[in-house]
Amino acid sequence: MIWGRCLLTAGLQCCRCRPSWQLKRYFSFLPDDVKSLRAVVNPDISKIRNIGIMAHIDAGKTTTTERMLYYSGYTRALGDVDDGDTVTDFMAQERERGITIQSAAVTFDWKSYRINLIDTPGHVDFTLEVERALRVLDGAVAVFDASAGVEAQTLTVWRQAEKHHVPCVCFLNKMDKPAANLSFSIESIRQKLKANPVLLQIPVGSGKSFSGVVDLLTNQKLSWKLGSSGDDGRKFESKPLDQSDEPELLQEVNEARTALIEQVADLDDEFAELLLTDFGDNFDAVPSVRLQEAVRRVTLARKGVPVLCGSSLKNKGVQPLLDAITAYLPAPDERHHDLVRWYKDDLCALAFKVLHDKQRGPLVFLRIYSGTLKPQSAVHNINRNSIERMSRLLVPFADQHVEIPSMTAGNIALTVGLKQTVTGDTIVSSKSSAAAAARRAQNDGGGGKKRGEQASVVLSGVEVPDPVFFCTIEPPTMAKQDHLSHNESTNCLITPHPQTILCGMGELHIEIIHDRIRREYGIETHLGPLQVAYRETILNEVSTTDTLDRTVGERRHVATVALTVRPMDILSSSGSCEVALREELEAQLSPDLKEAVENGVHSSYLQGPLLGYPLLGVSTLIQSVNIEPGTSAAMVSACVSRCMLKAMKLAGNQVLEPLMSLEVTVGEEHLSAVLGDLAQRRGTIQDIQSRHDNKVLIANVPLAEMMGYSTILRTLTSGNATFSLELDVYDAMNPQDQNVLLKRLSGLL
Ligand SMILES: Nc1nc2c(ncn2[C@@H]2O[C@H](COP(=O)(O)OP(=O)(O)OP(=O)(O)O)[C@@H](O)[C@H]2O)c(=O)[nH]1
Repeated sequence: MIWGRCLLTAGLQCCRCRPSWQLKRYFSFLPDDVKSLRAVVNPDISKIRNIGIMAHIDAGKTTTTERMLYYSGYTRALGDVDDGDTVTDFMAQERERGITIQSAAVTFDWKSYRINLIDTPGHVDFTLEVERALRVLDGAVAVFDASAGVEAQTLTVWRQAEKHHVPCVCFLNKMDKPAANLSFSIESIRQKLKANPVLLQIPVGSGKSFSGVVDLLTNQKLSWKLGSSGDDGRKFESKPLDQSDEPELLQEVNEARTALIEQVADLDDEFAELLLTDFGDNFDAVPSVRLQEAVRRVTLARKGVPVLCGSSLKNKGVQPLLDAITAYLPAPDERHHDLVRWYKDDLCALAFKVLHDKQRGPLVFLRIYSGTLKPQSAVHNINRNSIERMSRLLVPFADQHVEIPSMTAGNIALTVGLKQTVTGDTIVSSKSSAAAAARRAQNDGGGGKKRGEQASVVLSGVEVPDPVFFCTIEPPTMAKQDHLSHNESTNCLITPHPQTILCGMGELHIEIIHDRIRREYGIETHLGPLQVAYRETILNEVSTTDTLDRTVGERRHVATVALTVRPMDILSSSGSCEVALREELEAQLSPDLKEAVENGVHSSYLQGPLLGYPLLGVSTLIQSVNIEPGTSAAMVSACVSRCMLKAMKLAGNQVLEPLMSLEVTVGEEHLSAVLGDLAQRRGTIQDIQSRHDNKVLIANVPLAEMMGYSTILRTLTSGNATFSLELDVYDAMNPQDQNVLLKRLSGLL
């Protein structure tokens, strides 16, 4: 069997696709240096950096993380993704496939700083993991392959970071590759990410002779040994650039430093003023520390992104990257985290990930926003309205965990004992502290949220993207069915139905979950064929009315509803469905009845009249609701749902299919074969760009046509192509394709 790495890269035989028996066990250790972790359990908040590493698949995130762990003293040997022995990719599938699947949290110290680092997956199927991580991070390192610049998935994760206002540092990795190109990469950051790159280093040498960088702030040349295999890059030479260096390098550094100073002055008024008053045109005299302070302000204000370069695999440039993380990315108290001020010194934490451990039960990752977390204590989960007992508190070190006595604001902790908590829940010390925070929020006129009788203040959770694939999943016995439903790692993916349905963001995602259920829970399951998650919409505006008259036991329930359904533009409404009540109804109906009416509409949005897929782009206006005394709210909901179904059937229906953005990087000699194949897949070519010796083909293709694409692409290109696939929009199917689909799904084809 060819493993998933090849699913992704379309590589014919890659060294990373090796069976598990070839993998060495690597970290049956807890490093001695963890002692220092124990000693400084709670560093000063200004010394904490909660950061994520994000990028396109294969840019080198895991390799870079491994170097960081090694140079900071937390590992004694360099892990290698190609040998399957890295610290952060610790799941069996990650080691076998050489890819990151779940975010791993690692805590380590660099100089006097505590870094909580989350290595996130690059493959688009695992976008949710990136989203979860970004929600709780204060800063991010975006890693690029310097020979490819910005790639498809870089754009996606960059947008996610922007959404969460996370300041970033860019690391142009793989400078040792012959095709590495600094100016191309910088330009692609500017053009594709619409970001403002602030170049802080100039590479010394290129391709195989890449030996280090010149730091433009200090004019120090940092050099690593060239070509000495076995050199771990721990030691490097740092000396001021002087006249003995090559004249071209001197000139390049001079020009780049001047450009840097001018750029920073443009972006930061304080620095511009300093420059004008104290230094005039004498840029050489600008102290590096003042320049560094200004770059920090620019980064925190997200007016620019510092750019550094190196080669993680060849052990060059990672220590300056660690320095940049501590110098430019924010401490937790420099970020504005909503709601924290209302909790003051009381505990307020967000659960952002839950893992299942066979021995210890659920392990909940918490980001602490305020207050202190202690083991053996009771906490209040606002979202579940429940009190839970935390038994142990740990610092996550990949899959090793160090027990600690307490943890303060700004940190990331791992807790044992929280059984009901799920991703996105807010944890506080007690019900009364939640009520006090809600009162403060209301006095401030802020975001206190009504939950039943009591106002509460919760942190906004993590948005779960809509899955595009699904299939049935059958456990061997009904008893095992229960295990499946209580499996937190797959919880959001399995929904109760007449049959259990497994949903995912891509073929690889579904395959990995299936594999995890087998390995981690010991349940052998059977998967049905993979199906595309279609959507439905309506074509015309329709008004209708319906009456429900039903006697249940002794009680007669009579309700009459009139409503109008109307199609909305899918793109401008971002696809969601709406419901509104006429103004006079808003005033007439009690809150319970209003909720019943809205529930009736929302439940009918879940199943379209054509094929039973959820609806997109429908707006409903409730015109009137007449209810006879004694009619229950549930019957009102049922009446609304029935009326909705009637209206939607009358309105004419349309199937919407997921249209994917496809980016294929392929050698020119295979381009026409790839184009020909895409034409048969109903693909629309948007652009063909040149990237060094390769062509980058950008297209839109319906997801239904992309099943097993990795295998086909591998065959067409002899393994010399990579691709990424991501949901673009839900698009109306043309009448012929829709007819074929309807016939196929009703068993007529
Ligand atoms: N030439 C070169 N190759 C590198 C460098 N860094 C990483 N690689 C290689 O690039 C491949 C991908 O590296 P990873 O560290 O797994 O990349 P990643 O971004 O973590 O990948 P995912 O976790 O799967 O998204 C591996 O074969 C690495 O050996 C580098 O600096 N230079």
